[in-house]
Amino acid sequence: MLNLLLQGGNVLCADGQVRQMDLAIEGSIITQIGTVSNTAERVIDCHNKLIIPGFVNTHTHAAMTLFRSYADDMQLMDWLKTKIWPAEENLTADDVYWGTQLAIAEMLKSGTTCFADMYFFMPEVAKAVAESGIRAVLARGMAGVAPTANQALAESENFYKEWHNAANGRITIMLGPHAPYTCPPDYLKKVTALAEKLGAQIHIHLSETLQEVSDCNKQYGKSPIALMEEIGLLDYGVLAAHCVHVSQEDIAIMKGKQVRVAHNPGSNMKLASGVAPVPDMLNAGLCVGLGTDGAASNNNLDMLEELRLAAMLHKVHRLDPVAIPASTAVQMATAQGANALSLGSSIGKLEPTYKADITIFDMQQPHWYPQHDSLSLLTYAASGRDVHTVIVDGKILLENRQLTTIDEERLLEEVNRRGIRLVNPV
Ligand SMILES: CSC[C@H]1O[C@@H](n2cnc3c(O)ncnc32)[C@H](O)[C@@H]1O
Ligand SMILES: [Zn+2]
Repeated sequence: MLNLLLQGGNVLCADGQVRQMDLAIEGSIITQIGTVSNTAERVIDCHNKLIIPGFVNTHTHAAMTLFRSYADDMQLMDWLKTKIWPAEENLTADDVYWGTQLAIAEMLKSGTTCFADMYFFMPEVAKAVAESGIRAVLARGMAGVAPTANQALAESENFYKEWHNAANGRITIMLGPHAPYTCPPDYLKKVTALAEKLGAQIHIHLSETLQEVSDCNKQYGKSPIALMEEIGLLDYGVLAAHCVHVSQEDIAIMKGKQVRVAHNPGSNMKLASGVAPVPDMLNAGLCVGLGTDGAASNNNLDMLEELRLAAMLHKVHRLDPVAIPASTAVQMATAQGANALSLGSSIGKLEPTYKADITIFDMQQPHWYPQHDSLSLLTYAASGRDVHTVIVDGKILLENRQLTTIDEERLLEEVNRRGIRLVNPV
């Protein structure tokens, strides 16, 4: 007998078409799509529901939910140096656990089933991921400055050994050097040596602002992407966040090294960083997923909003209504996001043998009518609040808009208290 049967939903198939069909789940795996006649322990009626692969948030700092609404309307370096980095000095391991739970609650409620995180106190993040049931690719953020530079490398190694492929494979680990402006070349060489030793991939911020690129050119005579190539960092499988200010030469290097990009339109707009040349990256054949970045620079973790921004921003920037069509934006938020995290053979598509990481939207709302085109409705009309049910690894984590593994009332009380303490330390 099947564990779970999703009956009669509008299913986004791997070929990009939406078809009315059933979807069967056994354990953590999708076993059938089409007309399914087997009986199941649990049947969910999905008529007038849209069933898609869960969103993949390719770049965030989950526990930064604790700094949401603390510092807005600033440019990146000013924001980091005067507000965020001083406040992060006050973080405890427990804060990061609760801040991450808040992020997970928000992500599940808006349809995200997997996220890539870079932050501190990562065993606490892994614990929150393991307990909640979500999927994640985690990296201990590292900066190559004294006194913590070597300690960060040692912690990254231990974190990888303890957590890579943990929680039934829901957790994978990367190395997380923060950025070229916080990690000098000698330090990045140590990171690449560790990547080589562990067989680990790398998650890093690259070419986010004009200032970063011009400082890098002044100091090293090359762009951040060219510098990373020279150091050898791009040889280990790189997930590069932002890539806003990249040249055609940079894009050619990225293509040669199969760098995957986490595009964060909301954060790039809010921090006034610029507009990444995503249509050029896609034309060059790069893998581009979508990310929210942290909740302090976005200021939410709703991937549907990011999907919509990606579809809209490049149209207005290029004065081209087909710069990023709806179907491309949906792919970036799902299958391409999975590829960006090197998980494309197990998540990001609704196909037999894939993991059952699934988001179900309620279409029985005025803004979902008339139903000419489901992907258009999803991209341009839907809201994250339309998410009805979320399944990760075959387990229902959101049911009729209610979280099943997180006590939301307790969570909100904890994070409010902690958020206030962090920015007003005694
Ligand atoms: C070393 S852990 C991650 C580190 O990154 C900081 N951060 C948050 N958002 C951004 C961004 O857009 N660009 C660069 N760095 C960012 C975060 O506050 C942590 O200190
Ligand atoms: Zn970031």
